[in-house]
Amino acid sequence: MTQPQRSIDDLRSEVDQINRELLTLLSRRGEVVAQIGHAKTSEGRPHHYDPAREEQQLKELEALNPGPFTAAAVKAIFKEIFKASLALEESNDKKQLLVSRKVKFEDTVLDIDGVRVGGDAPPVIVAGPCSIESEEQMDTTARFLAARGVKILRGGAYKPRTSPYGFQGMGVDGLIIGGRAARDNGMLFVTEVMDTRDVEVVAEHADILQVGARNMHNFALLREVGRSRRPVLLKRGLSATIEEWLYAAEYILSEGNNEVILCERGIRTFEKWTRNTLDLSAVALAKQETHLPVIVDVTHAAGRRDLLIPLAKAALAVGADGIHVEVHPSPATALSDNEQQLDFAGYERFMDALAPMLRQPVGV
Ligand SMILES: C=C(O[C@@H]1C=C(C(=O)O)C=C[C@H]1O)C(=O)O
Repeated sequence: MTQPQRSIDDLRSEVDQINRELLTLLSRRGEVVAQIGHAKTSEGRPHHYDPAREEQQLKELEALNPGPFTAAAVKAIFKEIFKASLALEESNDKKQLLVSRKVKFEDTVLDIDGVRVGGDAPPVIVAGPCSIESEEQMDTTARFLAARGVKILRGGAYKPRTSPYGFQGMGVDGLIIGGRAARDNGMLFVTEVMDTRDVEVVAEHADILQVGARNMHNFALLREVGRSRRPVLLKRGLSATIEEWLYAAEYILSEGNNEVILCERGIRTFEKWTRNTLDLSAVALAKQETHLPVIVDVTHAAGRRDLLIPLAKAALAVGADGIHVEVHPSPATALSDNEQQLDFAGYERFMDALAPMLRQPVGV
């Protein structure tokens, strides 16, 4: 006896019912996978992706496949499920990042000896020469900048130079000179630390430790500055994605140091007319995704003086919490980066151009 043929509508309502059951099972699977994800995170496993485990499941499913779907079809369907599961694990993990606004909604506002950075604080200016070269150079610069309201003096004592034969910085002597110039003029001193072994001595002389672009992936250094109790200015790596940059900040916060200032300084692209390409979307995104202050280093982003004003205006317009700019009493004779540092007159023109944006609250 042949079965009476069922109507399409009838068959479709059965398919609808099966869909609902599949969805319930998929959701249950998703919840279990999320638990696996949490377990991996708490065990400190660096990766969620486990190809061997996926392969093992595919083999078993192939052996059990009763048809009518081919082995290839079953495989393709489950690969999609694995992909979605992995994305779920990773997004849950991200939600727990200490840098994330999902963990801490309010802006982090640093108060470094009375200098406030981030949140509702007015944009901060970090200025000074690329390298510390002499006592006179630092004193002149600090005096000039302090008289114009700059609260944070920069200057490199350890220089990450492309060539090992380039000027490598004055080291501890430079730290002493920079620290003294800042203190004598009522300023804070920020300088780069490149080596885990130097964190202690740099922290002795500097109020803020800088991790430079070339060291953004130096995880040992990130952990070490995370253990120091000095605020950290973390530059984005030359070719670092926003995610990698934020994970670098996470390294610092995970060691208990919440005082991190993110600094976008341009990324490496195919473009040659600028030294780097200023990534303003990274500034907006970092502000959106994290609660940390974000400043923009216009000097390195541009690599040329004629773009500093428009880039700084654009940075403030997207909500940057400050501007980092290199200023030298005599850029032509500077031992590093002489194409891009501003002289004093140039700095005054720069600040005059930015003044209207600095006076009124920006980004509101
Ligand atoms: C759930 C896990 O994590 C990922 C997702 C898998 C899945 O959805 O089955 C399998 C391996 C991992 O790539 C796991 O490792 O078990």
